[in-house]
Amino acid sequence: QYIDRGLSMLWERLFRCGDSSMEIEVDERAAGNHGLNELYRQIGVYVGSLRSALNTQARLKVYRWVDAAAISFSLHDNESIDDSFDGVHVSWTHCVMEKENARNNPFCGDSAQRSFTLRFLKRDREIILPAYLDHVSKVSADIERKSSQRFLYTNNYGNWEEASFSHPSTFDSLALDLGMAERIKADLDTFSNGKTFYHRNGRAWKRGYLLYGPPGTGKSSLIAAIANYMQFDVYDLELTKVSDNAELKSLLIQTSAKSVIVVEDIDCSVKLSNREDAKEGTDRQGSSKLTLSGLLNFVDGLWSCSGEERLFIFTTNFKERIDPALLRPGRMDMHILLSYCTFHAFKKMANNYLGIQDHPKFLELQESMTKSSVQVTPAAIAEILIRNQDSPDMALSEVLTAFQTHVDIVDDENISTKHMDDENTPRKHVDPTVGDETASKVSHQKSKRPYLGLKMPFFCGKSKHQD
Ligand SMILES: Nc1ncnc2c1ncn2[C@@H]1O[C@H](COP(=O)(O)OP(=O)(O)OP(=O)(O)O)[C@@H](O)[C@H]1O
Ligand SMILES: [Mg+2]
Repeated sequence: QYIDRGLSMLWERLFRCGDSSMEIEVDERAAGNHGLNELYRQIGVYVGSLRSALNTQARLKVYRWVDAAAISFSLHDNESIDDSFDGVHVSWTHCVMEKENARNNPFCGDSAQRSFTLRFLKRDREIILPAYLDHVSKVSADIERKSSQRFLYTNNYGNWEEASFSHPSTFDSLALDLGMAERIKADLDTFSNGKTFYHRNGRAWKRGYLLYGPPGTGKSSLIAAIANYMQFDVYDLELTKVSDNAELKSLLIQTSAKSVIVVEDIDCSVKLSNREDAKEGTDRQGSSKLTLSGLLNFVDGLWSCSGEERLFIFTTNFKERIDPALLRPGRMDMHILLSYCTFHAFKKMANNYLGIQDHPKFLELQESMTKSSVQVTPAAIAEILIRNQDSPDMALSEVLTAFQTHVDIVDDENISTKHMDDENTPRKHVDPTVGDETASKVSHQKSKRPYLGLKMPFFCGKSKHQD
């Protein structure tokens, strides 16, 4: 505390030195009374988020918005708070002055004039203007987005229908291979902070992910986790309900910035004619239709940058069925394989579902998972753990049995042959893939293993998986 106080006194004195310091004033109302100044509002939100205030301020104003989970606070009138950015020290003061004619005039409306004053050393002005103020605006927009309702949109013949989005999936609730969550989050962070980078390089500020792997391995759950991590709205594009390229473009234009545009099961949602056949976007009868080139334009054509900071996520059970044109970097920048449950992923699920970090059965389970000839999806494991959530012993025994038993095995020739094909065919291009290096090795090693899913899904004739 003494050190803090000493530093802030020194800081005060530095500022009083006069010409070494500089002040910027942000009024609540823009000059000429053009309504409220947006920057003033954003600074209020930003300053209220500075946790240092809880330690340094003697007085704070505290409030809670209707339906808000968290308590917010703001500076008391005419008090100051310090902040730092890129190694530069600044201070904010919330200045409130009573208007002279307001005291005795009940018709004067707002009786006070409010502003924020930002003080910093002159030598730092290039960092503050505009980088620090941009930072303040971004942080405040992020805070507001986190506390506001988000939406899930689905297309219905040319229009988006809106529902509230409240999927509980997060990177913490997902069981992924070692390091995968961190790599995806790091990529998302780089993307989110990349506005200047994308603009400087003349690139549209968007990124594409392809999630691929067997059913029940967490592709849809990962999409929800990504949307929650980014605090983005989700547009779930159902291609079977898009009649032609023009409608696809119109849907794209209606989407907002900071959103995830999802196309699930891209390989089986519609039969897209290849580019050569469909250059004109018309069929033999001359009527317009949805084509691969329409979809490619959707992902990286001129219209795809009509809203900024967007993620395109496509999912498939069969990556090899997708036209390579759609998979190239720039369209699908990262290919993420979600595969069968590894021991690392299992431990995460045991922790999440049963609350256990270790157990005498873990060693045996690890051995079984590595050596067993059976592959189990995270969805199948989740089902066992949920059913036995009150009894970790029973849950683990059942998981062990699942890896040791061949009763419920569905031997999927389709998937095995596809994987074997992959193995025998030399790769034509290098995939920018997450999880491929480790997980595809796993899937190759395991490619002749039988597949144990839940009893009902996937190979029992779910229509979306049939050609
Ligand atoms: N990696 C995972 N970690 C935690 N839970 C998982 C994981 N994968 C699947 N699950 C569980 O299984 C259920 C089904 O998963 P999800 O719908 O994400 O699979 P999917 O890969 O999208 O399947 P499909 O290819 O059939 O669409 C989820 O609700 C979740 O509870
Ligand atoms: Mg899915």
